[in-house]
Amino acid sequence: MSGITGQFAGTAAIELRALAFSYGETAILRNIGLDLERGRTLALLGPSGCGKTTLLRLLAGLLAPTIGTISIGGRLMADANARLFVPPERRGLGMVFQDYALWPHMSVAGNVAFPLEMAGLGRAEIEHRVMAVLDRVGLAPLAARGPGDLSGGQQQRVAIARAIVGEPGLLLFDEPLSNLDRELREALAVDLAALLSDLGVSAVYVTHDQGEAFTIADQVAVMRGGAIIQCAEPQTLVSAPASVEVAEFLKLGTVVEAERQADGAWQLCGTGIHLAPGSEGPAAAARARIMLGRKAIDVLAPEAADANGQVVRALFRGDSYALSVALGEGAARVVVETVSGLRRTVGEKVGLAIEPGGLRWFPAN
Ligand SMILES: Nc1ncnc2c1ncn2[C@@H]1O[C@H](COP(=O)(O)OP(=O)(O)OP(=O)(O)O)[C@@H](O)[C@H]1O
Repeated sequence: MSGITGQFAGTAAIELRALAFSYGETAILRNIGLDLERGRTLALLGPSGCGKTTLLRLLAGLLAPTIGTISIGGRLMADANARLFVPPERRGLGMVFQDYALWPHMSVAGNVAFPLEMAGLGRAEIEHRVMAVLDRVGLAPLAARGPGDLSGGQQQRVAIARAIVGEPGLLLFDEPLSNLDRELREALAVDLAALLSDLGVSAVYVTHDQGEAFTIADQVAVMRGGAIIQCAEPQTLVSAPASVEVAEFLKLGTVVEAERQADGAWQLCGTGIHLAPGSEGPAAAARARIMLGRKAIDVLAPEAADANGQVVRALFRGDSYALSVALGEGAARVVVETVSGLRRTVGEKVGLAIEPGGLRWFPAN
């Protein structure tokens, strides 16, 4: 699908406006609005079935939107109202598939040359472009090798070289690392992040792996049920999740109901834990939901804290213990996640203290 169209001149890599897609009566994507600056990488992150692949296909031109518009590199590619639709081969895109889809019977140079041959370029031009792009991704010395004789990282570079040889304005990645084991995936994600930043290309990367999205992307769109529920830099998603849904999807901590006492102080429902004076809550509300990040809870000796709980799970993490601690009884029982530098065992009683700075407040249900 690599276009031989040259880099886009516009400033925005992607602009999506009020985008929606349905299969017949079934709505798959709704009201998607999104901007990506040139040279940046966007990850589409969400659980299976949330619509990531469908959105990537709309960008690629393999599907047409039911409502809304898609611009890539400042060029309108699809407008449902105006019945405008630019086909995939004229969108100037490069695509990197799952497992890279390299041809095993062709050399590295042959794989990279393929899109240019399809576009009908002359032999000398193809050779020149292929060597230039292999040089950019650091693979020129391996041009004559077969993909089977390369490491995972080198294969990834061949796939990217093939995707960028036509100088696309936008690279699309469809879960390229999802079939690999965790260690290799993490190493390749770090490599890929560095390569994309060196190349300065604009890219969209579909994944259901949060670690991968945070490593690779400048901006992450968290998707759920066909909508983008927050789109921000990874650091912002963690420090200021827009909703309980985002906080829970990113596993940022435990969400607990809280209520304001007669004296104005806040208590975590069912736990007996009072928040220190000065903890902010929604100004006028009597109830709220609070997300307790792992680092917002200190584990103390039972007699040193005003709230006690019981350890129900303790996982050794090499340098600390990840603990689940149950507080309260019956329907009011809540289990919070925390970390402890000291060894704790299941069944042990511990004291808990809350760091007000580590709390995120959300409106009550
Ligand atoms: N041809 C189709 N007809 C009807 N529904 C479809 C079709 N293709 C996909 N869907 C539905 O659209 C929804 C979104 O699918 P999509 O593949 O975009 O999700 P995804 O987030 O990429 O999931 P995964 O990570 O599992 O690939 C799913 O509920 C899926 O069942």
